[in-house]
Amino acid sequence: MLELVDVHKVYRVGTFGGGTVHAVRGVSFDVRPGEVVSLIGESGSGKSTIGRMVLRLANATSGSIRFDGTDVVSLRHRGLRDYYRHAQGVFQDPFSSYNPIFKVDRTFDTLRRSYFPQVAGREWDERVHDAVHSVGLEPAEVLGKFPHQLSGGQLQRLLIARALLLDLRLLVADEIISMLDASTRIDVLNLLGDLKDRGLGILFVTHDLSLGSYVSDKVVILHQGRVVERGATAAVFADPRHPYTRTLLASVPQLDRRWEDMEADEERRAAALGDRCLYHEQVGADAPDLGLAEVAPDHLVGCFRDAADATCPGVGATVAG
Ligand SMILES: Nc1ncnc2c1ncn2[C@@H]1O[C@H](COP(=O)(O)OP(=O)(O)OP(=O)(O)O)[C@@H](O)[C@H]1O
Repeated sequence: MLELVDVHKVYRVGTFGGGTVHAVRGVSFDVRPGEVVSLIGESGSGKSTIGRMVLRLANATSGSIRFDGTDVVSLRHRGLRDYYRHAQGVFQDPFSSYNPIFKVDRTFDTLRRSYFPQVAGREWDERVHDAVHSVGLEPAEVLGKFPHQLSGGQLQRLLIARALLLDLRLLVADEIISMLDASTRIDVLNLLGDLKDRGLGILFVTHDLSLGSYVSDKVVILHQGRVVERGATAAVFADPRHPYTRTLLASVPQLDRRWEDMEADEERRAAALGDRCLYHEQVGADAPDLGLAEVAPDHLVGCFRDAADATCPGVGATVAG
């Protein structure tokens, strides 16, 4: 359904755009119907930029982003409007998606004006009520209210309800849980599970490894704009291979394990690998270092260098990328 191949994003920064930030480097992955793919990385790793490029809120500098085979980057006017029938985003701060001086219903009204002007008022109201119900909210409790009268979780779910009124197939959910309290988080996560069961593909953007492991079928681990590891969530989390993923995982407390044991495990793994790079070992020292090598079924790793301009430990020289 959604396929990214070798996508790069270079931002121009500084006075007169003289400087550049290479925010996304050679990123490739796909999202299939009924699948949740988590994009995981620390702040500045390029997660949101990828989500924004998928939603055409930012343009890719190079590479291809395809939805059902159609190049999203080349979409214009009507093509883009049609794309948004199928692909929508929900973002971290639900309050910023609403105008505080209008009731929340207005977000539904604007959708009707843009996409369903021919639908009669009564039928539209029924559709809105059904959509609101389907995200676990009671229409009478949320419609007709101002944003400040509702909780972050309710606003987040209303945005998802709005997206569901379209013929939604892909949802980009960018840090949508971060600002919610614990009980609301579970509601929203369960809702994502329901959407997945209905066949939606979900790109779940998060810096939180535990959340990523909880909701997703596949994970893409990003570091400094490049994919360092990706694959089936169970495979990657049970046996992380890239040093960066291992460091990330080692920093997540696990209730059933003592901290010292986890540290000792990680030291053993690091010692066993020594100065090797699993990626270059498999694909040869001359391979471009933005690629990925399959180290187990449905489990791929990238070069083990730890920074964009660093030396690969396995090759012993700085490699292009
Ligand atoms: N509009 C922009 N102009 C210039 N640089 C940008 C722009 N947006 C993002 N960047 C830079 O691109 C890099 C990746 O940013 P991005 O927001 O995609 O990362 P992120 O992983 O989503 O981080 P966070 O979780 O903090 O949002 C960062 O170095 C950031 O400063």
